[in-house]
Amino acid sequence: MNPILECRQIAKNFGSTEAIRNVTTTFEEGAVHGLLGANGAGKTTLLHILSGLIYPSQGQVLYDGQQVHDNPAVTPNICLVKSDERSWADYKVKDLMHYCSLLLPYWDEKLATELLRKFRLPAKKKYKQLSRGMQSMVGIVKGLASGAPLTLFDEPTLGLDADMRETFYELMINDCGQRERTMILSTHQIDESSNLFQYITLLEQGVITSHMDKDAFVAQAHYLQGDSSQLLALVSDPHVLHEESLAGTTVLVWYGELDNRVELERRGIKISSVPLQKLFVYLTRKGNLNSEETNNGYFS
Ligand SMILES: Nc1ncnc2c1ncn2[C@@H]1O[C@H](COP(=O)(O)OP(=O)(O)OP(=O)(O)O)[C@@H](O)[C@H]1O
Repeated sequence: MNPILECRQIAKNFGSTEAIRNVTTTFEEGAVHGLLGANGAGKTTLLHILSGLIYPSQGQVLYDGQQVHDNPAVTPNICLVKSDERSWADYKVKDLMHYCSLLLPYWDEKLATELLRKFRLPAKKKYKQLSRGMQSMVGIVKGLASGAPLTLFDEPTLGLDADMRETFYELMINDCGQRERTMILSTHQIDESSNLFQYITLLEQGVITSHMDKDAFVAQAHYLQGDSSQLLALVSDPHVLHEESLAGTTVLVWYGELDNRVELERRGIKISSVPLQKLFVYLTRKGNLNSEETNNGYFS
């Protein structure tokens, strides 16, 4: 896949806070990217920079080879759906949709109408009078109906109930099946949205620590479960993200090539895959292994 978006050494400081630090990466065209990171990792800041909404303190963002910031030729191709649209507060839903239709050149009016009906959004209510979940729905309608070649969603499912989150995932899959669009989506609902993603970008304290194909990313992680003394003798530390023992049985989370797989299986070690959300937790806690993580481990 070709890269559609390129970040060249971008950084963003808010006073003494380094929200984004020296990020150089690309985002592949026509794919759905999951942008994952702990609270405060810099996801919102990065999405705002990528959309051109805010300037980086340093570096450049290129869309299809052209500068994103201050470039009227590029901005119509990008739609940002913020997690919190404060400026929409006093506008009625129908007026917001009308403004979107004027501002977004690929706007799909028919789809917007269908989605408003599907989400049962009251056209005459002001945005500030909607529940948190309904506000998210308005953002989802904007993002999907925008038809923008590059659409950035910042925590689009905030406040949505389980049924509506499923509806959103189905709409996304349907939309991406119908037309070539690049989507970058930040979320804390990692497992339930993981089927959407072709690529994963992991952001830790303003730094991108992984950007890769999701399946390849997940395929690198394994639970190894077996007799404690045997298992601990067979594996070496640098690849172990997490370790738990219970009644003589140990479970390790192994991240990296598993060269001795056959040998491990011959010795009765059970090998299984690690769900994306668990992997995310283990990776982000890597430097903090002895803290509270046993509450969120394999045996829990
Ligand atoms: N306008 C701002 N002024 C000062 N600091 C800011 C501002 N915006 C973000 N920050 C800081 O930048 C860092 C990254 O924040 P950001 O909102 O991008 O993180 P996030 O990954 O989206 O977090 P969350 O998952 O909690 O929404 C945080 O330390 C935050 O306090």
